[in-house]
Amino acid sequence: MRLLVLIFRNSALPLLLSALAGVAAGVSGAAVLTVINERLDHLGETSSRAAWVFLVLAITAVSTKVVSKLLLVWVSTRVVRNMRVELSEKILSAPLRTVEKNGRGALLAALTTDIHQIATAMIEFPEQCANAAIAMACFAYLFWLSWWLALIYVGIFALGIIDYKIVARRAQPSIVEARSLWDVLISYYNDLIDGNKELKMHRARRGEFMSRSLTPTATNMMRHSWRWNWILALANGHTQMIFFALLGIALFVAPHVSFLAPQVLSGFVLMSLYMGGPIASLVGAIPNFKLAEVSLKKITELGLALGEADHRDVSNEADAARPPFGSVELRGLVYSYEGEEGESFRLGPVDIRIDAGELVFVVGGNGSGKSSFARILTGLYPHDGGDLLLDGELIGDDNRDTYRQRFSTVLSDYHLFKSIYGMTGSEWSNGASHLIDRLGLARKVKVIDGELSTIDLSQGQRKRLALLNAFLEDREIYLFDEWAADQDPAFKRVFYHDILPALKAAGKTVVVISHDDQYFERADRIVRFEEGRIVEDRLVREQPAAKVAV
Ligand SMILES: Nc1ncnc2c1ncn2[C@@H]1O[C@H](COP(=O)(O)OP(=O)(O)OP(=O)(O)O)[C@@H](O)[C@H]1O
Repeated sequence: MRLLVLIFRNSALPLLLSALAGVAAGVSGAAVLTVINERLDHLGETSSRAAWVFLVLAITAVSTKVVSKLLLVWVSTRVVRNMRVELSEKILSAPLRTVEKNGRGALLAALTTDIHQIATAMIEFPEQCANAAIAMACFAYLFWLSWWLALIYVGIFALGIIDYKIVARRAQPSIVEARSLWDVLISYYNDLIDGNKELKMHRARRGEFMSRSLTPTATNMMRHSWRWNWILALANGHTQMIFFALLGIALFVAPHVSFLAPQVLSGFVLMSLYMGGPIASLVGAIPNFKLAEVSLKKITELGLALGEADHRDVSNEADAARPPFGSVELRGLVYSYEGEEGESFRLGPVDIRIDAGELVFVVGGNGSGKSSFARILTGLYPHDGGDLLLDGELIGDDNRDTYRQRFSTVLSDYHLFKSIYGMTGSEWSNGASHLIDRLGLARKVKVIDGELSTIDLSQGQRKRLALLNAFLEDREIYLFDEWAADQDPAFKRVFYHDILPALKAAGKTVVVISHDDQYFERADRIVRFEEGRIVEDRLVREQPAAKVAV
C-alpha cells in the first residue's frame, strides 16, 4: 500500500499515461488476434476492410507500446534521481543520533539497494497495470465467445492465484532475511576498506575476518537468495502449468462437453496463448514488488520514511544575521546513551554558563563525557532533560538548527571536505590561501577553482585544514575537540600561544577540549569532567589579548 502511495506521489501523470498507452497496446494487440481468428475462419476469402482494420490495429499496437516504454524510461530515470536526492535530504535532516545509530552499512544499503528496488517496482507498476488490463480485455472477449467456458477459465485462474500465494508465501522470510544480511555484509565491506591496513598486517586476523564474518554472511545471503528465488520460480512454474491446462481444456475437453463452433475454440486457444505473455510478466514481477515492500520497510525502520513528513533536525530557513550573544547556559542538563541493556552512559546533570569572549578548557579523563558535552553544547544532540539557553532563550527542536549556526567546530571525528562548501566568491578563496600559508601548508595545498588541491595529507596536516574551514566559517563560538592531539610540538605551541589568544582577541568565544596539561594555564577557565559530571570549574586568569592575527 505504501508502495502505491509512493508510486502515485512520484510522477503520477506520466505513469498513468504509460499505463494507458500500455493498455491501448495490449488491447489493440488482442484486437489484432480477433481479426486473425475471424480471418482464419474465412481463409481464402479476401476482405480489404479486414486488411485495413488489421493494419490500423497493428500500427496502434506497436506505436502505443513504444510510447509506453519511452514514458517508462523517462519516468524511471527521474524517479531514481528523485529518490536518491530525497533520501540524502532525509539523512541530512534526520537527528545526528538517528544517523549514528543506524550506522554506515544500513544507510549505504538504503541509498543503493533499497532505492534501486523501490525504483524497479515503481517502473514495473504501470507495465503490470497494462498487463492486468490486457488480461481482463482477453477475458471479456472470452466471455463474449462462450460464457461458460470463460467461467471455467476464471475458476482455474482463481485456483492458480491461490496456489501461487500459498507457495510464494514461503519465500517471504528469506527475502526479509537476505535483505537484513545485506546490511551486515555492507558493514563488513566497510571494515574491509577502512581496516585494510590492520587486516594486511595480521594474517590470523585477516583469515578469521574472512572465515568468521564476511564469507559466512555472503554464504548465508546466497542461501536465502537461492531459497526465495527457487520458491518463486516454482510458483511461476505452477502458473505456467495453468496455461497448458487452459489450452488443454479448449482443445481436448470443451469439444466433448458441449458443441462449440470452431471459431470459438480457436478464439480460446489464441487468447490463451496471447494472455500467456502479459500474465507471465505480471507473475514474474511479483518478486520485485515484494523486494520493494521489504526495502520500503527497511527505510522506514531507519527513521527515514520516504514521502512522509518527519521530524526535521535542520531548518531550511535562510541564514539571517544574528545579534551577538551574551552567554550560553546549561541548567541541569542531562543526556543519556542507550545501549542494548538500557542506559550505557549518562552525561549530567550539567550546570554551566559560558559568557561571550571566554576561553574555556574542558578537561578530564578518557570517557569522562567531554565529547558528549561538546555535542550537547553545539546542539548536535538534543538533550534529554534540563535546559539549554542562549541569552535566556530556551533552545529546543524549533530553534536548535539556528543555534548550531553560531558554532565553528573541529570535532574529534571531523570530516574534511575537499570543496569548501558554503562559502562563495573570491574573498574566501583569498582568505583561504592566506590561512593555508599561516597554517604551514602553502607548499602542500592550493585553492584551485574553489577546491583544495589535495586532502591526501598527514593526520596533523588534515586537522590543520579542518581548522582552516572553521576559520573561514568565522562564527562567534569555536569548539575544538582535542584538536592539538595530532600536532607536532612546534605547531601545538602555535595553537595554544597564538591561535587561541588571537581568536579571543577577535572577540570569539572558544571552548577547547584538551589533554595537554602543560598548556592548561593558557585558559581563562578550566572545567573538569568526571563520569559525566563537572567536578571542577575554576577561573585561571585573564588572558592577555594576542598580537598575532589569524
Ligand atoms: N556513540 C556513542 N554511543 C554510545 N555511547 C557512547 C557514544 N559515544 C560515547 N559514548 C559513551 O559516553 C561515554 C563518554 O564518551 P565521550 O566521548 O563523551 O568521552 P570523552 O571524555 O570525550 O573521552 P575521550 O577523552 O576518550 O575522547 C563513553 O564512555 C561511552 O560510554
